[in-house]
Amino acid sequence: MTIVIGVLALQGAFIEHVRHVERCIVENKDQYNEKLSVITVRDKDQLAGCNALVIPGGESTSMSLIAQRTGFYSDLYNFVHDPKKTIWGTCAGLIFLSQQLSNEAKLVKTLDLLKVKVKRNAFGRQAQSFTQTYDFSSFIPNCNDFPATFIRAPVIEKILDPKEVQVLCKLEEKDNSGQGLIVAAKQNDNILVTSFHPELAETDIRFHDWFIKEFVLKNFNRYK
Ligand SMILES: NC(=O)CC[C@H](N)C(=O)O
Repeated sequence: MTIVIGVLALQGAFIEHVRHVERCIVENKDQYNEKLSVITVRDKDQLAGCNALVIPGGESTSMSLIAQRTGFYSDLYNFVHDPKKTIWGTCAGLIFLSQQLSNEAKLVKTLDLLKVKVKRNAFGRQAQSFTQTYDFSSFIPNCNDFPATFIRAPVIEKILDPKEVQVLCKLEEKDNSGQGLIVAAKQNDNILVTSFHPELAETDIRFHDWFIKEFVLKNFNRYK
């Protein structure tokens, strides 16, 4: 049995995720007990074969519109709401998964899954994009120097259900209400979201490897 990780390929930075997962499969296969593969996903037949789905960065407005116009939205909706499936949204993917948006909300019909309120473009325009090294060792063992790239990134402004959603990373920068900016979180044990782009850390596959071990493989074995 092969566990299939799909990367939603309607729009955006999907190929970088595919390459990172491919590298994990080649370089770390001895550490995974199950066989893994990765595919791009554009329609419901491809989605039906997946155990996990990565929703990449890009433009959440376009992603949502394409999903609706192609009739794929309801298949995506059902997939992400199935607790047997593992989900990871990066940047636009985080926006597309969220229940509430505090700005430009009318432009995106979200998948209404993640129990948070999100602010789009929270760091400003494209020109304010940046890469910075962060210490993620509180949730990824020994990962204290990960290069995280933020491109017109959203932040989580509010956790709507603290029983289900756990903050993984809060920046020191504060928002208007004096709270640290939340840029990574998980909901239950099968949904991960990040404001930033671990797939753009060129040769660094630690984040993807952790996603596979902590989320994809554990969730698969939970329902086996
Ligand atoms: N890099 C990204 O995914 C940017 C997200 C984009 N600002 C949006 O609102 O969808």
